[in-house]
Amino acid sequence: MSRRTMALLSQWTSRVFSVDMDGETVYFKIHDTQTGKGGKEVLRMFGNIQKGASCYSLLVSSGEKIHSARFHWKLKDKLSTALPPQCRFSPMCSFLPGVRDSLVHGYFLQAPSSDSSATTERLLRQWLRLDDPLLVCSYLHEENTPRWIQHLWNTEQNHGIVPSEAPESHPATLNLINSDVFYSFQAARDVLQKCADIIPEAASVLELLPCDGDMEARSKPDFPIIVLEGLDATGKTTLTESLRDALGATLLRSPPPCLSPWRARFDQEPPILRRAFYALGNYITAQQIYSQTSKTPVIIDRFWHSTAAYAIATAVNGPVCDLPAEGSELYRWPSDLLQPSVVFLLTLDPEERKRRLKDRGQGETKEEHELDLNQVFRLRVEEAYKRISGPTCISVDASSSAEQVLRQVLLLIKAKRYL
Ligand SMILES: Nc1ncnc2c1ncn2[C@@H]1O[C@H](COP(=O)(O)OP(=O)(O)OP(=O)(O)O)[C@@H](O)[C@H]1O
Ligand SMILES: Nc1ccn([C@H]2C[C@H](O)[C@@H](COP(=O)(O)O)O2)c(=O)n1
Repeated sequence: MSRRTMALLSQWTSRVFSVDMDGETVYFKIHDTQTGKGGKEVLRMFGNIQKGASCYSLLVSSGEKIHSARFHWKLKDKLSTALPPQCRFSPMCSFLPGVRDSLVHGYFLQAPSSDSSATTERLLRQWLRLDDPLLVCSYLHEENTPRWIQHLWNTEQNHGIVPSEAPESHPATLNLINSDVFYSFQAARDVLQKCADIIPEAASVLELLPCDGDMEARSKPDFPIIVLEGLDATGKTTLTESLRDALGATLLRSPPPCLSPWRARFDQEPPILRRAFYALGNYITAQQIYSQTSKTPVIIDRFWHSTAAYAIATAVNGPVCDLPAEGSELYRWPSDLLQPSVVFLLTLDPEERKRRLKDRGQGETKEEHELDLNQVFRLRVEEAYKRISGPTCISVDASSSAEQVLRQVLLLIKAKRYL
């Protein structure tokens, strides 16, 4: 048994477990059945489980972050292809309330019939023999009682289940730092360095990164640095191009074009790798800004706000009120990343944004598709954008014509003396 697994087991009874099922998050804890305490209050989730169904939880117990994230990511494909089709699986996690980096991810399985239960159990036992970093539990209904028992494989421990209150902060916030959001160049670069032997593309990205010495603070830029942010199809490309022409500016974007060959590759990876890739893209763009800002104003299509807002809004998967509170350190600007003079956040009514997306007729990325399907995700991204600290961020209603939006932004640039 690995050290990480032993550590998890030693905290087992202090942990809270959560399952995202049918759009709702259910929290539960375990109690010692021997003492007779707990277990009588049946969770609604368990109450709804079909009679005769078998349930299992799989929690990834690897101590190494990248290994754990990639294993969890691949486990989803494995479960969806290998398990009987009737078997449902839902995202699950376990954490120690208020304890940073204590979150572990996994899945909760429901095998409704005896057939699918037998197949599921056989498959799980095979996987465990392969020494996968998994902690597996079965959930058994105690006959003639409303109680459910959690049976922890390999240790033969049994515990009753009791509902638990939702934690004060969304559990994902416990592990956000350096797993979803990277607040320094070094933290993001470390992730790519650690995976360069398993993902050759990471080595190519590392070669493009600035040297440590280049990251040191520079003197105040001579010309303004203006970032355009917003959800897809809010008009960033259109506006950045017209601002470039109107101001005689240099137009840059993040991620920079030199990273394009590897973007799709990192988009397939779990958040820790994907977000580290985008974070590093900002530092490459920052170098490009430094080399231009003594000559012309610089306009940038997406920068740190996009990196942080999408990462936070994806990891925290509940309603907007589940986001870290305004003022949280999770919205801070990385201290080693260049701060632009101003950020304009383009906002648009969802229907108009959809119309523009349709008119543009290009394929959507998976995350863009998600934005369309998932109104709550879109709201979370927009709200996270607004909470990010650092440079002044001005929201601009982008629903008028392209010419009017340009006029409005030029007026703001002049009125606030950014030029
Ligand atoms: N103010 C506007 N009024 C009407 N249509 C607009 C306006 N601005 C942009 N468009 C159109 O909306 C579509 C999306 O605009 P654009 O590509 O500039 O958005 P974007 O924010 O850069 O999108 P993405 O982030 O997906 O690249 C384009 O077809 C563009 O011509
Ligand atoms: N600086 C950036 C730019 C983009 N991203 C991520 C966030 C979304 O997943 C996606 C949106 O980009 P688009 O499809 O509009 O090119 O890219 C980021 O994290 N950081």
